Amino acid sequence: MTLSANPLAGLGPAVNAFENLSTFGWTSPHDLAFRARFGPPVEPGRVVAASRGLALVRTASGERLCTPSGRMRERLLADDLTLCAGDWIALRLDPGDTRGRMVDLLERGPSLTRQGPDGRPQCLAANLDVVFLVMGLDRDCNAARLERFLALAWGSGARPVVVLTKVDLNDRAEAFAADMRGVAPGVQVLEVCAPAGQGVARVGACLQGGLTGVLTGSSGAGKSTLLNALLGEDARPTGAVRASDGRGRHTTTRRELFPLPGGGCLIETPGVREVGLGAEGADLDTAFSEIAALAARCRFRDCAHGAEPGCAVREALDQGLLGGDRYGHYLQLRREVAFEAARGDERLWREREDKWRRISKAQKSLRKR
Ligand SMILES: Nc1nc2c(ncn2[C@@H]2O[C@H](COP(=O)(O)OP(=O)(O)OP(=O)(O)O)[C@@H](O)[C@H]2O)c(=O)[nH]1
Ligand SMILES: [Zn+2]
Repeated sequence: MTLSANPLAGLGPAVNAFENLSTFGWTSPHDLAFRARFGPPVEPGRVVAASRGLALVRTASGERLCTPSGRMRERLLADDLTLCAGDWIALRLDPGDTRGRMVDLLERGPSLTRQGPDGRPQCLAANLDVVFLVMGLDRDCNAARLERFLALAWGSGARPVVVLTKVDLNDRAEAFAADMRGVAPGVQVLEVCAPAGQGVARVGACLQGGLTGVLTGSSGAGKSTLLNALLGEDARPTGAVRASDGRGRHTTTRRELFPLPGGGCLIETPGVREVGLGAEGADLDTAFSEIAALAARCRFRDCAHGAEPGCAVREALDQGLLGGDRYGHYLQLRREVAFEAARGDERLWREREDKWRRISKAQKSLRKR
């Protein structure tokens, strides 16, 4: 397998600082695992943006529009997967083909997942090291949302980092930041004013060493402004990538993954809410580490920290060592997690039932014949 420039790519003199795949997060463990599975002419690539059956993919030789092979399409359908920014894929660039052909989706690491309207998880950004929660200090900031986000982010396996933007618009920015630090034990909380360049480098430093991050947060929180500041002046390729998908239909794909001049990549997913993040469920024990530490001293191991005797959490609450808000949010999130888990189990169970029903029907009709 070669990671060097592909003479077939025909991408012109697109020589820039981001030529190499390592600036897109490709590491030697990735490379070893890849070589063990694929040989030339199959090479690795990272999805920069995806829309329907088409993906803009960064390869070692440049960017390429790619479509999945028939087999890969089937596998994605069977596994209920759609490609998203940050995915690593195996592809081939055959001579004469204008499109690259994706042959496989490599296993995903920590990912940002949203609960789709049908209850199915939908991946929005894949293979993440850091999840940034961007909150504007003008109006957006609130402890309950932050706690929910942290529980879900820890559960996803990526490291959460809180970015408080618009420090210039709030006279009480310092006090707000202190409050947020209070509910985010063990989490970096950065204060930023992107238009003035304040705190921007510290955000970039979180991705040093070729890490990948994603920007989440409500609309207007300042995600794009921060991304632009990280990319530097005029560095941001504007506009959409417009391409025919081979059936004459035109699809517009917005670029979503950006390599940063200072190293690492950042994925911008417009319209992402912090809720529903991480299909693997929430990690409340890390997000509420002080409560988890107390709970270890409860009399019952499955204590719900309600009316049980010998509950160390209630005791701390009664003694004023644990805030009522914090306790309330914790119980609320626990209920939600339990509900989502049950909902997921039920969906799996129903799908399995359906599958067996189809199989036994097919067998019956075979026997009849
Ligand atoms: N004063 C001030 N304004 C800011 C700051 N950061 C962003 N803004 C402004 O806030 C508004 C929204 O910022 P965006 O970066 O577009 O917000 P976004 O999170 O990308 O919003 P969506 O694209 O809708 O998700 C813009 O008018 C920015 O100029 C800041 O640190 N200080
Ligand atoms: Zn308890």
